[in-house]
Amino acid sequence: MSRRPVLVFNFGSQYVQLIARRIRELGVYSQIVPYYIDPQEVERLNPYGIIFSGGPASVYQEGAPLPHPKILDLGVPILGICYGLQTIVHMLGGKVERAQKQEYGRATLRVLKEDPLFKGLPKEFEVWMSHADKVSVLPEGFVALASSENSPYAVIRHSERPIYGVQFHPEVTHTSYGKELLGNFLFEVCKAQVNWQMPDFIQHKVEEIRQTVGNSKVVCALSGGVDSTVAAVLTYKAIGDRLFCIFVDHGLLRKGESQEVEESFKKLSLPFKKVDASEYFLERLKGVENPEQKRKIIGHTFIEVFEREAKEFGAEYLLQGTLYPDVVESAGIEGAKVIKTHHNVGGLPERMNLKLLEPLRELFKDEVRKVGELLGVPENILKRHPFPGPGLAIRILGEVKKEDLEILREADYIFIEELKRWGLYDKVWQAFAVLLPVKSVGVMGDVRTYERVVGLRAVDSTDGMTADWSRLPYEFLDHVMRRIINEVKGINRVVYDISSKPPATIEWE
Ligand SMILES: Nc1ncnc2c1ncn2[C@@H]1O[C@H](COP(=O)(O)OP(=O)(O)OP(=O)(O)O)[C@@H](O)[C@H]1O
Ligand SMILES: O=c1[nH]c(=O)c2[nH+]cn([C@@H]3O[C@H](COP(=O)(O)O)[C@@H](O)[C@H]3O)c2[nH]1
Ligand SMILES: NC(=O)CC[C@H](N)C(=O)O
Ligand SMILES: [Mg+2]
Repeated sequence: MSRRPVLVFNFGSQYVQLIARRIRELGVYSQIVPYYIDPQEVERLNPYGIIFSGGPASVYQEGAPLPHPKILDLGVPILGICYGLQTIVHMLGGKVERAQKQEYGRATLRVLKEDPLFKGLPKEFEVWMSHADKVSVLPEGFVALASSENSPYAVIRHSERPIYGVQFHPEVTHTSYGKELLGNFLFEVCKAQVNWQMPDFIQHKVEEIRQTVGNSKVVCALSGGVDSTVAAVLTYKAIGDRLFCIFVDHGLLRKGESQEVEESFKKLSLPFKKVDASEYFLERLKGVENPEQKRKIIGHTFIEVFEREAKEFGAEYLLQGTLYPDVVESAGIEGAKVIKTHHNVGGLPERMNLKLLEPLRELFKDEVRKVGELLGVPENILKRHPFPGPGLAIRILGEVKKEDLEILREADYIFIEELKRWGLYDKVWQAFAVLLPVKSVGVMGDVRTYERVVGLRAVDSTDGMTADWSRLPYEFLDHVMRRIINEVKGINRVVYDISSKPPATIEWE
């Protein structure tokens, strides 16, 4: 089925998928396209509207990415965001230059002029900015619709044509009314029709999987986590018993996890097998301290195991529950920078015998949960906190040793058990313990101790792209600290991580 899309021009922003996702949430089909897309191709797609994303470049630099000039003359409504706004200004004869005061984080937007873009919005609201350049001269025919303290041209439009620009980021959750503003652009300016709902996504993907796979077989890398379970159920719907799920026990799982996953999958009645490769993984990790190296070794070893299993089953495809954040952080899209190598994306070997099938690659975690709900995936799986593929290997800082895995398993188990007991597990997005490679002095029973430190991490997030530390009650933390130090041998100190993402990340490695 062909649908009229809204096109998101990608200028290399970390948030480009977030823009596309907000549009889908508003019920309109959206498609990300390279900024240099041909105007004829745009006309063929017949979009309701176009959004220019932000990006790391500056428009006045040589070689800065700019769209084909005819795009601005197609008569299709355009909204430029940040770099996108700067692009419009630059191309239509205004001026953009390096600002004296750069603007990162919160700012207050003041509406100067009424416009359909602001329908139903207050005259003043908080927005989120992230820019170093600013518009100093507007192109002819443009007016300022709103300003902030540092940006007199925070929202602009052409007085006759439907060309808009915003200096802030309406796509991030920190901008209040960001979604409403995008909605106004879609429905008031572009006059878009609702044409996209989650069930459509499922239908669309099932058809796509059938077409891609044809008569071949597929092995699924199944972790028992949300993403791979949803990917497996979706693919099973498409190809039935030509799917076979492989759960790898790499020796880096949490306490009791291996049995738990096995049991919950028996109930789901998907074709399933557990492979114990723990000795193999641990052997390969011996002596390795560097986090990126650990991640790559794990990624490669996973593939070795899957290739062996696929051969036995006669499969041509490897199904993974890869999500969009795994892809951006591994710099798997044009223009983005490597933050960390996710084992299932950047950690893959260069040559593989299996073709990848990743039906959830464009989605964020909370969207995957919605898909899972519609597919009838049990709640205990959907509500499970994310657990990274490399497992405890990236929560033991430095070299991974067997005895340390035991220590971390016990500490982590206590933390999670208590979160559940206190009714806090479903309130935080993800929680876990990390084992630090430092020793500190303590006194226990009048005796000096010199032992290791455990860090506790709990975060609130919606999509894992940004996160803040959870404000867990002091009494709770106090209780967990006491249990860990009393019950876990080798630990005499517990610390709580209060870093947000950014500037930190959720995992420590
Ligand atoms: N132990 C494992 N055995 C088999 N495949 C795995 C294992 N761990 C991870 N994978 C594969 O790597 C992918 C990425 O892992 P990731 O942790 O992001 O997703 P998940 O485990 O499915 O979900 P969640 O994020 O909720 O833990 C998984 O979707 C799965 O395909
Ligand atoms: O399957 C995975 N393979 C990986 O290599 C990996 N690294 C991080 N994560 C998970 O991704 C989310 C964001 O984590 P970071 O803020 O640490 O990048 C968090 O939920 C992390 O647990 C991973 N998941
Ligand atoms: N976030 C962005 O789009 C930044 C645009 C441009 N690089 C600036 O610093 O102003
Ligand atoms: Mg996982």
